[in-house]
Amino acid sequence: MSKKQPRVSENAIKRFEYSQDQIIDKPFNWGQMLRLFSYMKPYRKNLLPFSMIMVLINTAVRLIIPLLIGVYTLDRAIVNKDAKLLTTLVVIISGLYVASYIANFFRIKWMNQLGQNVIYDLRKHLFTHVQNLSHRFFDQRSAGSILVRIMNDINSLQELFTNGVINLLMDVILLIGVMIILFTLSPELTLAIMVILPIMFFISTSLRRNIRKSWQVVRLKQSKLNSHLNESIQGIRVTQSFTQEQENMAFFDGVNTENFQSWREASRKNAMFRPMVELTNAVGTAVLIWFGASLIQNESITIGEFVSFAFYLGMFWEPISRLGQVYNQLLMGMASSERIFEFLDEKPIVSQKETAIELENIQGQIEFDQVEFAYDSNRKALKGISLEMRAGQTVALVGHTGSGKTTIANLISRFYDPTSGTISIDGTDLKDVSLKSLRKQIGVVLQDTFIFSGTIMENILFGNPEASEEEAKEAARAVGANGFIERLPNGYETEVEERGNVLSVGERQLISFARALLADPKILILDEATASIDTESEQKIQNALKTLLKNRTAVIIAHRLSTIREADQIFVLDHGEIIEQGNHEQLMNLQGEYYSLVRAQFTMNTAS
Ligand SMILES: Nc1ncnc2c1ncn2[C@@H]1O[C@H](COP(=O)(O)OP(=O)(O)OP(=O)(O)O)[C@@H](O)[C@H]1O
Repeated sequence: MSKKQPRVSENAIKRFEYSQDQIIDKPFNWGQMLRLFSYMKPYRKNLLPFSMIMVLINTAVRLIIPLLIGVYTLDRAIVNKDAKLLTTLVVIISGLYVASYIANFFRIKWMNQLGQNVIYDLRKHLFTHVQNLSHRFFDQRSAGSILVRIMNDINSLQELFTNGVINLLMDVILLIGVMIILFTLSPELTLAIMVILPIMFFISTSLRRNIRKSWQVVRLKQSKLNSHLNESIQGIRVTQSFTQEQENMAFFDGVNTENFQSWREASRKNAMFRPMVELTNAVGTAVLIWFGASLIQNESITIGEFVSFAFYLGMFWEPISRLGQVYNQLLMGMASSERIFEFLDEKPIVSQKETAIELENIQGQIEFDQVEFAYDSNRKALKGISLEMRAGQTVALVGHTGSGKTTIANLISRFYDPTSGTISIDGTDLKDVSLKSLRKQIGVVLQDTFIFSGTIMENILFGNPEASEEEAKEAARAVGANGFIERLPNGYETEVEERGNVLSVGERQLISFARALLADPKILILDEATASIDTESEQKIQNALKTLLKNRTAVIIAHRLSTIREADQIFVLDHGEIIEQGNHEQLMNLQGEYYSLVRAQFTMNTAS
């Protein structure tokens, strides 16, 4: 079946190019393999040795049985017509089969537990690490591509840890055991058959590099598919309102087809490995029959030895073929672990000094001294900002879009570090304090309020999980959110879906105010929503703000004239610089940039 690649516009293609997801291509790396296997360390005293003992029992039984059937049962009991020996052998062989069954049962059980545990630990480690990475990391990657590494890449290691590693041990023991027995039974026959080994070696080495690359391409395509899916679902409203479903569908089809084709290619290469091994097996068997028959004729070996030899030869190809499979699993594991370790090796760009101090009981005085900042080397977002926000003041940041308001807020929370200059709180440089203690003192209310899936109560308590439900309701009452919450069918226990789509913008904002009030931070950063709301809601939000801003330093990225007017200090930004500062009256009298901004907004408001 072939899939036709649909046509997609150039723009759409560019939109979904993820530079961070290029194929990582390094040669087979033992260090990396060892690092991966170190995740089995916690189980080295229980699950790992238990599984290995079961593997050893099982392998030993498998190695003994053909010898008992050929050399003992055929050559001794049947040829000599020894009924007693035959019965004893039947009992022993049956007993060994039962032992092998039991050993196998526990091997599978414990190996599965081992695999699941390792996957659980690895995923937990990766998630914890990613959660602590800086904003820069998330700026550069789509949520979908991060999701792929935490889910798919780790899932693909499951088979390796569940079966691969232990099978590898079993197969190596089986292979060595079978070789020794084959040589003991008939060195000439063994040597004749071993001629095929170099062919096997050639097949595996030539295919393996190829197969590894194909699996990497598969992961890349999967990551692209997930990223697209994630964006498509999150942006579905925009897609529908701009009637871009067709374009979106075409792109999805394209990514889906690429994913499908990469799988097909990788599976095709994978599928070539086993038949090749089987082909060599067939050649080996032909050599065995042809050469073995002549050895029996000149009585170099007995029929029983020949039969045992045939059994062992079958067992010889089996681990070789399975080793090929394990090798593939290792290759797939390598591709995934490269991608997992790339994330694990990612260091947060905002790091904490070992000597970092705890920021406690602050007043809330913020100072910027000659702060420069650039997100990338090409453009400066802030150019030599110096400012002072006194404790308890309400400070408004105003300016055109892209002038650097959010950047200032981001630097106060230390989501990024300034390229030069210093930022301090109560005179302490932010670089000297622990990140956790700093962020505990700061509450952030974003323009696009994030509501988590769960109840409204849970969403408010997110600000301070230690607070009681009564305190949460108190906070909601203080910001005037209780009215609409109590009118909901289940009140505070109403379930809201992720992003709170069932709530209005104003309602979401009131919930986020209650959340921030409950956290009671000394510094509050508030990105005011730009969405226009009706006068009644505007009034409610203004009243809520008054409660929220009391007794703390508030930095507001302000869009509403009513908020700006009440601010103690206003900083007017333009292209990363402060061009004016003062209170509303002072700035209006100046008749500069602020004056024109206010006039423009006033004209807009009266027009709408
Ligand atoms: N994560 C980022 N990576 C790279 N550049 C960024 C990033 N965030 C913002 N910028 C750039 O930095 C500059 C300042 O952006 P900032 O978000 O601070 O502006 P703003 O004044 O808050 O704008 P708005 O009012 O539209 O929110 C802009 O030129 C913007 O394109």
